[in-house]
Order: sequence, then C-alpha cells, then structure tokens
Amino acid sequence: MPDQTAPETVTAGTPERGRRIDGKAFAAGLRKQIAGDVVAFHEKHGITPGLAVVLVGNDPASEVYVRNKALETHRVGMRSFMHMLPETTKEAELLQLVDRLNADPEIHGILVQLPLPKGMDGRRITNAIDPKKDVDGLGEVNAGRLSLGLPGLVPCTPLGCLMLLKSELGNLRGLNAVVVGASNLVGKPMALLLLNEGCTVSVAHIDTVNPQALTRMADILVVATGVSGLVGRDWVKPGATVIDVGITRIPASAGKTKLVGDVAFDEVAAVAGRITPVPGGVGPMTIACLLQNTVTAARLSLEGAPD
Ligand SMILES: Nc1nc(=O)c2c([nH]1)NC[C@@H]1CN(c3ccc(C(=O)N[C@@H](CCC(=O)O)C(=O)O)cc3)C=[N+]21
Repeated sequence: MPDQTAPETVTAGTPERGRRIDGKAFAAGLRKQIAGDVVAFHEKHGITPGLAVVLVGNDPASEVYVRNKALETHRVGMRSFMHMLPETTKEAELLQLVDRLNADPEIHGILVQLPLPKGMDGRRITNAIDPKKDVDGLGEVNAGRLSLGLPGLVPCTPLGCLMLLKSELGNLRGLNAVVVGASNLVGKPMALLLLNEGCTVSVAHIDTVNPQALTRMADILVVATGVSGLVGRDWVKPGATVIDVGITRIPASAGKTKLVGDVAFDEVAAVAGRITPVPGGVGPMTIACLLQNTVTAARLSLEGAPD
C-alpha cells in the first residue's frame, strides 16, 4: 500500500529512509495476544501465571520501573508479586527469598532487578533462580541453551529486538548483522539469537578498533552500549535497519529530564531504512517479552506433570 504520508519528493524506486519502528504499538499488540494466552491457559489448566519481581535497594528510577512491570502484569491477567528489600539486605537473605519463590507453585517467573547493590554477587543470585522460572534468561542453564540453539527462556530485551526485526524484515537468513556492545544482558544473547536466525554476525565492543568499519557493512545494526549518541550517520549503511537499545536519562529544558538512545536519531534516520526511537522502541518490547516469558514459564511448570 502506498504511504499516504510520504513527502512528494519520494518517487517510486527511491529506497525508503528513516521509517520509525513503533515498538510501543507492537508491544501493545503482543500484550493483547498474551492476555488471550493467559485466559486460554487458565481455562485449560486452572492456573494463572504469576511473576515475582525482586528489587533490592531504593533507587527511585528502578522503583518506578518495577511498579510499571507489576501494572502491566495485572493488565494481561497475570498475578504479580513484588518484593522490595532494603539496601542493607544480606546476600544470604536474598538467596533465601529466591529459594522460597523457587518452591512457590503460584510463582512461575522470577526476576531480580539488576544491578544489585555493591557487595552482592549478581551471578550467584541469578544462578539460584530455578531455570524453569528464569524469565530473564540470564542464568547459566538458559544462557547455555541459547548458545547451543536449544529451546529455553531467552533474555527479554534481545527477544524483543528480534521480534521487531522479524516483523520488519521477515526471514533474516544471510543478512549481515552487527551488534555493538557485548554485555551478558543484551549484546551476547542478541548476537546468538541473530546467529540462530542465520545472520552473519559481528560483535563490536569497547576494545574494537574502528567499529564504524564493521557497522557500515551491517544490514541489521543493534546498538546496546549505554553511551548516548554514540552512533552517528557515518556508522550506518544506507537503508540499514537500526535497533537502538540504549536508554539514558539526560537533563532537558525547564529542569525536566528526557530519555535518549545510543543512536543520534535524527541524523541516522536520514540514512537508515528503518530505526527504533527512544523512548517507544525497544523498552516497551522488553516488558512485553517479560510477560510472554512468564506464560512460557507457566507452560514449563507443567512439563513432566500429569495432564
Ligand atoms: N533483571 C533485569 N532485567 C531487565 O530487563 C532489566 C533490569 N534487570 N534492570 C534494568 C533494565 C532496564 N530495563 C528497561 C525495560 C523497559 C524500559 C521501558 O519501558 N522504557 C520506555 C520508557 C520508560 C520511561 O518513560 O521511563 C521506553 O523506552 O519507551 C526501560 C528499561 C530492563 N532492565
């Protein structure tokens, strides 16, 4: 269908530039589907999926974010259990809570908000979560499964990015994908997901010499560094699909703040084929995928159980 809003200077045959990928709308559609799955799951099994979110410490931004997760969990008909622990919580107490949540049959998904306060071993906590309830997909079992291309729970942010890419581009096989950032939370699992889809994948990171030389070859460019505005127009191949995972809060006018991504949106939109905005791109997809993983975890809880 022709785009009625396109400027008249865009004629047939001119490649599309800078189309905004609406993650917020996509996430809303996904939530509708999840709400339907939750009803069907309850009708079939008499079980309502439940998600436990644990926040240690009182970072106000994290508190808002954790409350949003709880609201969205209720909106799709699932149960939400919030645990807000003081900054002074001992690692052993947190491990005890995780064990209780592991054993609780009403809880199908467990998420411990990261980063944890200094002195706590995040790896140890993450690994203490039952792999069947690890809706963040960050434990060693699920990370290992992803690296082997086996089914498992996949980290929410990369999963959301992949959904957007598949809905925009269809089959990704053979495309050149470059991931900027190699974190365990986003960059590494993103690279593995793209590899499992048949992309030719490169990962640029903090020690990469001349990352632009790599990124300029990318059909798919995923940026997850936390460095706001890092990626400018000279990093991007004309027509590429750009996914901006970064979210940084910066001061704006009149004492307000605003969110910006790792990609310099306006200048990159002029060369990219499609691009996700910040806010309204990857962020809402992350939460929708968390809800989806909770339904998946509820299904996993039935495995091995009699019908
Ligand atoms: N165990 C763990 N898992 C996580 O997935 C995790 C975490 N810890 N710690 C913190 C980061 C951050 N994160 C975000 C998800 C959605 C938005 C989001 O919805 N952003 C909206 C804007 C929200 C606003 O206006 O503040 C948007 O981009 O449109 C933001 C940030 C998940 N994280």
